[in-house]
Amino acid sequence: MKEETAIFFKKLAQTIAANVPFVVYRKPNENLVTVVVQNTTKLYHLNTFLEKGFVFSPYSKTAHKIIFPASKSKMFEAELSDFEDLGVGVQGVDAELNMCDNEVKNNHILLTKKAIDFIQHKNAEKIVISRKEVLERNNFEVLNSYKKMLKNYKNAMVYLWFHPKVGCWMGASPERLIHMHKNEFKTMALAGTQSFENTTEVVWKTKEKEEQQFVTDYILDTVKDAIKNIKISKPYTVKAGSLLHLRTDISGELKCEDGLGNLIDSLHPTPAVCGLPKHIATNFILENEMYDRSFYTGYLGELNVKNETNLYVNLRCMEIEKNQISLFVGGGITKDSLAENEWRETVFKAEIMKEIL
Ligand SMILES: C=C(O[C@@H]1C=C(C(=O)O)C=C[C@H]1O)C(=O)O
Repeated sequence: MKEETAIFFKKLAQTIAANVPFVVYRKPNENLVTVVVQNTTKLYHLNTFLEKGFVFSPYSKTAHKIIFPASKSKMFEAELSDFEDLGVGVQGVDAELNMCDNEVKNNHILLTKKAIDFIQHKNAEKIVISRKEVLERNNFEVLNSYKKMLKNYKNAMVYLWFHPKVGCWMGASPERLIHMHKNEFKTMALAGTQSFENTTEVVWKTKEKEEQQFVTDYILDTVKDAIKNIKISKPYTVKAGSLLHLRTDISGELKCEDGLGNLIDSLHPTPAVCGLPKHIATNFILENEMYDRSFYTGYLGELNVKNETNLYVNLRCMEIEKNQISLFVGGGITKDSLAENEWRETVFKAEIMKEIL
């Protein structure tokens, strides 16, 4: 390991040990790893999207979004040339990787069937159903796992976030919510999942094509008043860990300089993590999921930092507590869904995270 890299990780280890609010992150396909450390343990809530700093937003629209304000934080960073050489230790069995018990499986399948039925009766077009999988924390070392994530998920936003009054979250998000540089806007519609079998030349079924098209249509409809010169790519296949997704890139220019806040607010949650129509899917999730999504399917990232905003959807993430680690996984349900397949999709998504524990 280069000396500069070793010094960076030593400083990061000291930050983690200090129990102060911090986040370390690396944006997709970049080499720069940034650490933001808040100067005090105060909890700052985001009031307007004009603020500058690192935002961590829960899924719920009514819950407080957290910010590490740039003016109340310091920062250090390192440009890593080689993610293969991070000195990742072998952890052995770090968390009890028990297969899910039958009750968890049965509950998820029952809920998925309920959603399919609800959709087939024309109450909604798509609903994202998710679950939480709790693992016993045994021999887990957070920095070691974070390094594994950096190495394994190069095209993801790989982060570790901590606030002593809130908790600790880690994830590798494949999904951008919004990129804004000056007035240049970018987002993506990401949905549809299958496992990677050594090629991205794959066939997508109608179910996946349709569920991804829902997301594209929704985003286009949502941004059309705020964005001009909209460009849309064709849907294409992207790899996220050992999974493949369908993705459409959408870009354009923000019409009005102070339109960012409204745009973020109207995009979140997209049908990639909630469903359509949005209010019906939202209510279905609230009434039926029976657990708190907390920060899963919320969003996180830089707000107005170096003239840019880069927010990502909080997916493939976990909450790390003293004695346990909770993985959060879900998938989009449509009229053509099969409950057993949807269950398997969540198992694959959980496996991606288990690989780095
Ligand atoms: C909800 C999740 O992922 C979302 C749902 C997907 C799907 O239904 O195929 C694919 C990517 C994400 O937009 C998750 O990973 O937990």
